[in-house]
This record gives sequence, structure tokens and C-alpha cells, in this order.
Amino acid sequence: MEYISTRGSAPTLDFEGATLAGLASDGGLYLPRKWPRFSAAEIRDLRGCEYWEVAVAVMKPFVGKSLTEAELIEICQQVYGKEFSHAAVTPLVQLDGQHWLLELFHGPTLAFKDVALQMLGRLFDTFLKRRDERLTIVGATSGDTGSAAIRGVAGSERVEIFMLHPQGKVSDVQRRQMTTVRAPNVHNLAIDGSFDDAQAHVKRMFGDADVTGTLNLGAVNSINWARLMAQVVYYFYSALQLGGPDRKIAYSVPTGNFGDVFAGYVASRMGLPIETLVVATNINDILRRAINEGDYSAGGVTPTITPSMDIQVSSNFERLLFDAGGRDGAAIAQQMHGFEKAKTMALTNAQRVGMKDLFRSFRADQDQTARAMQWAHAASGQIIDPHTAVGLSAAQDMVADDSIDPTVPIVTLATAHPAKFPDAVERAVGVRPALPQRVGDLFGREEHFTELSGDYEAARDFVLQNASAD
Ligand SMILES: Cc1ncc(COP(=O)(O)O)c(C=O)c1O
Ligand SMILES: N[C@@H](CCOP(=O)(O)O)C(=O)O
Repeated sequence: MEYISTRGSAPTLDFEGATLAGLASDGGLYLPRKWPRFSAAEIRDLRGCEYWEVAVAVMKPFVGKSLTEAELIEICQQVYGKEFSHAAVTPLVQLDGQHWLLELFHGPTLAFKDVALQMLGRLFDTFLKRRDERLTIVGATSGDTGSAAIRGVAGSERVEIFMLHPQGKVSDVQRRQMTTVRAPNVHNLAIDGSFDDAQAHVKRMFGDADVTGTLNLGAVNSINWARLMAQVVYYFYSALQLGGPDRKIAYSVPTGNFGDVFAGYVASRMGLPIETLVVATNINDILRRAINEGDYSAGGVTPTITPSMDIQVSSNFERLLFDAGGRDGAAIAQQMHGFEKAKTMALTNAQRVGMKDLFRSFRADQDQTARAMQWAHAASGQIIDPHTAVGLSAAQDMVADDSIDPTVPIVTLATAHPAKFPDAVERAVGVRPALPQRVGDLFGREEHFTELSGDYEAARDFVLQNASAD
């Protein structure tokens, strides 16, 4: 399997190369040259398989020759057999006749990020050992990627991680899940800025010769293709349980950096019958405007009760623009450079046409988010986190809009455990969710992090001064 950049001028890499590179050298994002296709019969053959078996089948064509089948099986068995507290790994829960939740938070750090990041840590170790190399990871988090990535690489002898989070803009549980990890290869940086600032710093480091000249940089954000590959699996696994591929399923996906919903798009390109992908946003709704009106213009970020989705510049949207718009790398490079300068861009007609049939988008403000939490609690006793509630609210909007056949199941991705956001949940439903025991004594442990200004140079210099040389 070959990987190409959305901006057309970076070297073509294999899976191992793309996983270690993170961001492409032309500033673009790697994705497969061609989507692997599964026939309905091949998908049907996965019925009754365990999660790790579906993972092996779905990932195999993407991994190509970078791992032997035995290596891939071993990694999938270790991750999906041992790291998740639920036997089904990502269980489905029914809310009513049409609505379902896909619980993605049974991993060690209680959010959907674990599904891919516990695997990514093992991929890094396998590839780095083979090459006898080390990797310095720089990452940005609005709360969940950080802890999952740190958990995935803490203690690794070949990986060092610098994780930037926006100071004061993640929940206490999210922050503590990162800052209470004591490991010599883990550095937490709280920057005075937004997640978008942190993500921009990270991308800039990949193009900064002072950094790349000394360090072998790697990425754990969903700019890294391997992240998305692992997330494609749960679309297949859940669809199989609901009658797929002989029945179409709709998914509502709480969206920030567009990684999770792009994984659904990939599943559809691979042959999984998906009726609709609902891009559910909070009031920071650049993606809703882009999908519904063709207007991708970033404004300031307004803090919400869904902090992990307080994002205005969504990395993976570039992958969709590239693929849905006809895969013209030079044109994407020009379009994205224009956006980087002006913070606004119009989608081309081809891009809009390419995404029109599969995508719908709705947004939820704080009241709608709270109402969705209340509805889930009243309808089926489920306590859901606010991000999941944004997805559920959007799913309900689609039903109210009469734009979905009532026999099509709508699966809302439950992206985080409610205990990560206890204040918002308690305000909405009057119940304070308890942290699962597997998280341990989070509030009894000492925190360690470094506060930095919002300037790029402050983050870059910290990384350069504190990284053990590769
Ligand atoms: C809990 C939660 N829900 C939803 C999202 C949005 O996912 P994505 O960035 O893949 O769109 C995130 C973070 O990005 C998150 O942490
Ligand atoms: N919500 C995310 C933001 C980063 O997204 P990623 O999927 O690109 O890593 C977070 O929790 O950090």
C-alpha cells in the first residue's frame, strides 16, 4: 500500500514510513493512493468475529508489507484483548427504536482516542526497534488525545512525547489524566492559547528546519494516518451487529478535528453501506458551515461545555477536500495555503458535489446539548457525556428534519465517558458520574506540567532544550 500527500509534492511512503512521518514534508496529510474495497460477501464473512479479528481484516490492506500478518495479529490481540474493560471493546447500546450509542470509551483513558492510540504506541515501538531509531512526538490536545497518547507511549525507550494543551480549557479530569503521569519521556506543556494555537505550533515544528534538523519528529494527532485506520474498524464492527452490510446504517459523529467522521468516510469508500454521516458540531461550527454552505471560515473559538470540540481549524477536513474533490494535490496545496493566510476559503463545486450525498451537518448549542443528555437519561437511563450529546442532538435533528428513513438505525458515537465532564453532566441530569476504578486515584496524585506563553517560539524552544537528542 502506498501513501501520498494531500498536497502532492511529498515523497510517497509505505505504511511504516507514513506512520513514523506523521505530517507530510509538504505540509499535507498522508492517505492511501487507492482505497481498498471489500465486497458485501467479504464483509458478511466478518459476522460473529471478535473485535480484534475485525481489526486485523480491516487494517491488513492498509498495513501492506509493513507488518507480517503474525505481527498485526499480535498487536491487535494485545490492544483489543487486554486494554479495554468491556468484552465487546466498543459495545452498542440501544436508546429507542431508531437511536443507538456506540460506546467508544472503555479504554484506559475513557475516550475514543484509546482505540487508535494504544495501537499507535505499539506500532511506533515495532517500527523504531526495527530501524534502531528514536522518535520525538509533538502533539496538541483539547483534552483527550493527550492522555491516550501519553498512556500509549509512557515508558517507551524509543519515544519521547511533548504534549501541548490550552491552559484552563480542558476539564480537571482530562488535565490530571495527562499531568499526573510520571515518566521521564513525558512532558506536558500548558500554553496560553487555544487548541487551534497548539495544533498550529505542532504543524509548524514539522516545517521548522531547526527542529527537524536535530529531532526525528513524529505525530500522535489524527494527522497521523495510522490513527484514522484504527478508527475505521468500529464502523465495520458496529454495522455488522446491526445487519450490515445488508442494511444501511447512519452515524452521527461529534466532530472537532474531523478525524472520527473521516474514518467513517473511509469505511464507506471501502464498501461499507453507510446511509449518512452526520457531522455534529457545537457552536464552533466551521464544519457545519463548510458542509451546508461551502464556507470554510474560521472565527475565534468560543469555550463550551464540550471543550474537546472547541476547534475551528479541523486538520482532517483537508483529507476530505482532497478525496471528494478529485485528488488534485497542487490545487489543495494552493487552497490550504490561501486558508492559512486568510483563515477563510470557499469549497470548490467539485468538493461540494463530492460530499453532498453522504454528509449532513447539524450543530448543538449548550441548551440543546443539555436537552440531549436529559433525553438519553429519561428515555433509557443512560448518562452520556456532553460531546456524545452533541452527536445525539444532531441525530435527533436529522430525524426531525424528516430526512432519514425511519427504518435506518442511527448510531451516535459516544466519544467520552461522562465522568470526564462531571460538572456539565451533573448540571444537566442531576447525577454526578463516578470515575471508573481503572483510572485509579487521579485526584490524589501530584501534577507536573510547564506553563508557556502562547508564542510558537516558546513551545519550539522548550522542545529543543528538553528533548533527549535522537
Ligand atoms: C470526546 C470527544 N468527542 C469528539 C471529538 C471530536 O473528534 P474528531 O477530532 O476526531 O472530530 C473529540 C476530539 O477531537 C473528543 O475528545
Ligand atoms: N479533541 C482532540 C483534539 C485533537 O484531535 P486529534 O484527534 O487530531 O488528535 C483532543 O482530545 O485532543
